[in-house]
Parts: sequence; structure tokens; C-alpha cells
Amino acid sequence: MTGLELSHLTVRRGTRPVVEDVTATLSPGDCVGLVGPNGAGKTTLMRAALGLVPHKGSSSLARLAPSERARIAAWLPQMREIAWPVSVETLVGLGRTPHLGPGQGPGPRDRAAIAGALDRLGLAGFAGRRATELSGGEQARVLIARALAQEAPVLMADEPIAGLDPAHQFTTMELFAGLAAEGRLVMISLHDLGLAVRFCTRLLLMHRGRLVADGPPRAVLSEANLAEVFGLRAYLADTPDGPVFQPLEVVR
Ligand SMILES: Nc1ncnc2c1ncn2[C@@H]1O[C@H](COP(=O)(O)OP(=O)(O)OP(=O)(O)O)[C@@H](O)[C@H]1O
Repeated sequence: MTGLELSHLTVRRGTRPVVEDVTATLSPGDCVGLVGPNGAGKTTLMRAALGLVPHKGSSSLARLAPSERARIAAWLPQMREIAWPVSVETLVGLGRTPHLGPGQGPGPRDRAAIAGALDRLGLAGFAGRRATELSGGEQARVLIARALAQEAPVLMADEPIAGLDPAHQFTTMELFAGLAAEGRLVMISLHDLGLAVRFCTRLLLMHRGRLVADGPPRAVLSEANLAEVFGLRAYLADTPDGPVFQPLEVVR
């Protein structure tokens, strides 16, 4: 099984480090939530971990050849505009590209992966629809399905639930948690701390480019971290329905 090792990962923009000296070992089975305020360095950290931006230090994924990395890691970037008027099924099928040889069309295994991904995102009825004619939230789910169809052991997604309605945010987080429970490594950035504490097994908290906390969600979202990093006072409690998080006031 494949995890992710980051060692002293640093990214500079000009002279300014926007990710600074991040070291972490993420394991299969982890559902990792990457949290932190706007500009904290979450996107840059994930892109550096994938080898998509120049960096210092090392990432076990960035070291791989691109073809191997495409089989190991699925990446869902934040920009999610679908430009081509292809069918949903065709678009989700692009997730199979790393598994196909040159000029090779999809086989039964690929078709099963595509159908499975459509099904898990509740998109089976959308397969023949033109992807550009779906709503923003539906398009977001199509792109998650494309990443799932890749059947990679590592799934990294940048704000995958942004723009989804509350029920789809919830079911998508359930899906990510389920994929991790099956033995994949899932790493997602998100701003919804309530869903993060409920579904993630581990949180990485970024602040001004640094990893300032790494651990179980309840421990990472301590009163001190919430105040220091987010400038928030919040209610956070375990209830019979699971953990509940509600921001109460801005304290800076
Ligand atoms: N191409 C770039 N050139 C210069 N600075 C950049 C570039 N990309 C990102 N930055 C800066 O790096 C910092 C980290 O940005 P990043 O997108 O990683 O943050 P983030 O935590 O993902 O934020 P958000 O929650 O707003 O998406 C920000 O200050 C941003 O302005």
C-alpha cells in the first residue's frame, strides 16, 4: 500500500516561503484534512507533494516518473471548470488514461471502474448528459468521479466539497472517509471544520506556510489553535450524533 512521505518540503515564491519546512508521513487508511486560513499554503503544499511546483526538501510522490505517479495518485485541483462538451461518461473515462496503453481503448475493467465511479457519486443517470450542461455542483461531482475512476491508492483533492449543496457535501465526505477506510490515502483541503472534525481521521493545520499542528481532529482544533490560527472561538463537542462544531465569534 502507498502512503506519502514529505520531508522538509519548502516552496518559495520570490524570496518568500509559502510552504516552509513541512515534514509529515501519511499512511494508507488516513483520511487527512488539510485545514488553515486562506493563503496558508494548502494548495501549494499539495501541488509540491505531487511534484507540480518546484520545491526544496522531498516528497515520495514527486520523486516518481509522471506515468507511475498517475497510476498512484489521483489529483483533483481547485479549478473545476469543464471546457469540453463531452458526455459525463467520456469525461469520467479520462480517469482511466494512466491505465491504457498508447491507442488502447477502454476494456471491461475500465468500463467497470467508470460505472462504479458514476454510481458512487450518484451520477449513473447522468452518464449520457453533456458535462458542460450540468450545474456547477454536478460538474464538481463528475470531476470527483473522474478521480475515483483512476482507482489510484492515493487521492488528493483541493477543496472538493466547495460549491456542493449540504447533502452532497456530507455524502462526498462520507465517500472520502469510506475510501480511506478501504485502505487508500485520502488528502483533501477544506474550510468546513465541522465536516473535517466529523469525517477526517487526521488534520494537518497550516498557518503562514508552516504545519503548526498534525494529529486527531479534536486535538488539532484546540481552543488555542482556533484562536491563534483562525481567530475564532467555537463550540466543539462530542454528541450522540458525532462531533459538532460551530464558530461562535471572531476573536481578533
Ligand atoms: N503563483 C504564485 N505566485 C506568487 N504567490 C503565490 C502563487 N501561488 C500562491 N501564491 C501565494 O502563496 C500563498 C499560499 O497560497 P495557497 O494557494 O497555497 O494557499 P491556500 O491555503 O490554498 O489558500 P486558499 O484557502 O485561499 O485556497 C498565498 O499567499 C498566495 O498568495
